[in-house]
Amino acid sequence: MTSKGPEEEHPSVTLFRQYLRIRTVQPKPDYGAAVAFLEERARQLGLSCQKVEVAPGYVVTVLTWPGTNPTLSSILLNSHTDVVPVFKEYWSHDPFEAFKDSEGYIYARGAQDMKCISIQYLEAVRRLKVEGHQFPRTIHMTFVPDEEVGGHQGMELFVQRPEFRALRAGFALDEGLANPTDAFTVFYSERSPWWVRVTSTGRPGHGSRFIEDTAAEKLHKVVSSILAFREKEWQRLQSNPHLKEGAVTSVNLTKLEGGVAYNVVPATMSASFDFRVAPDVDLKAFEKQLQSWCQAAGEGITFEFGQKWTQPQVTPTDDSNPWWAAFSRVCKDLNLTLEPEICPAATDNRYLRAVGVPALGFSPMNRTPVLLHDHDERLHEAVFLRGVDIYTHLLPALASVPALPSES
Ligand SMILES: CSCC[C@H](NC=O)C(=O)O
Ligand SMILES: [Zn+2]
Ligand SMILES: [Zn+2]
Repeated sequence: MTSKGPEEEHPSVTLFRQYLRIRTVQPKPDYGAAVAFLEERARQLGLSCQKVEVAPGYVVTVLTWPGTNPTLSSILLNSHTDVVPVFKEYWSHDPFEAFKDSEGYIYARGAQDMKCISIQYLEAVRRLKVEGHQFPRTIHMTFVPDEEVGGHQGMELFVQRPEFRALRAGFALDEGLANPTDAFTVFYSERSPWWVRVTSTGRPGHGSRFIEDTAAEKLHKVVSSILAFREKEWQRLQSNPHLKEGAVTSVNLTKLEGGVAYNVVPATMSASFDFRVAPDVDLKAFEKQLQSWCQAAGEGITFEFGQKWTQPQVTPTDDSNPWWAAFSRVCKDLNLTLEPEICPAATDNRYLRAVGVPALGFSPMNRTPVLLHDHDERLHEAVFLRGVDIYTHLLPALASVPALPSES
């Protein structure tokens, strides 16, 4: 497939741009419009469409293409329907207009993360169906809400439902990241998000005095310890060219709260941190480390979690994993270079892997700067269309993986 002029836009691109115009933007996504769009796609494709309301107003939409051998486990193609907010004033074009420039770049929130992939799945299935194919394994496309705020009202609930178990997912694909080089990034694991709020309490008083044991003083010590740890991990990453970002633990100080007036020493102050813990870290020991940083700073320091993922899983990337073998074989045949990595951020794949579904994070966008969550998020239509091609090759291979030992 090649990109075409504005007068003859490829229908897959037109559909992509229609989907981008639906305002599923946090914190108040229009999920109703997205579900209606997907129901219409199901109708057009002749696929069954199941809606599972996992929480009031939070619907997971499942489009199913049945395989010829129902005893086999299925392929699950997941994508989230929500997108992150925008700072409109920093955009060159309205982020919900899906403007396409003269070179073929489509500007929109969700262009990379991850409305492109939802439409690529749908269009790959459409093409394969039109060509008359049928595969042994069933293909389910799941479209989930709430990913951008943690998936707690989306995939986290869905994987616990009987409707999810009934899908009998054997393998899943979900989002990855664009890659600015010629290569394609693929994620086989991800770091665990730990959002930690440290609260320090101490002696209050008049701002003119040398008060001892203040909340600020002690909080400063904790912040210093954590930022020193950050520096150590950064150096470890910098000094080893074999390590990729997802392989070390990152942390950022993202919030400081407390205080009421210049001349009043507050009795309490807090600092919030976004930790992303590498999957090989002993999480119990890491929590002890957090405790000891707090204890070392003095009395009256506590911490609480905003997010605390404790079940990191790794999907094997060798031929012991038949799904990886099929996935990587197709990429090799298509001459695509893969860069297997640990996802630095959190995706819904963590919930799938935690219930035992091997899963890869893959967004087929090479030669594309990483612009997710950024201003001017955009994707070239030719890269988008190439992605449809790639899934058109991946799906037959994945849906034809022979029965696994556990399935015979
Ligand atoms: C940890 S819950 C938030 C999930 C979010 N996912 C995508 O950006 C992330 O910050 O990684
Ligand atoms: Zn995403
Ligand atoms: Zn995102």
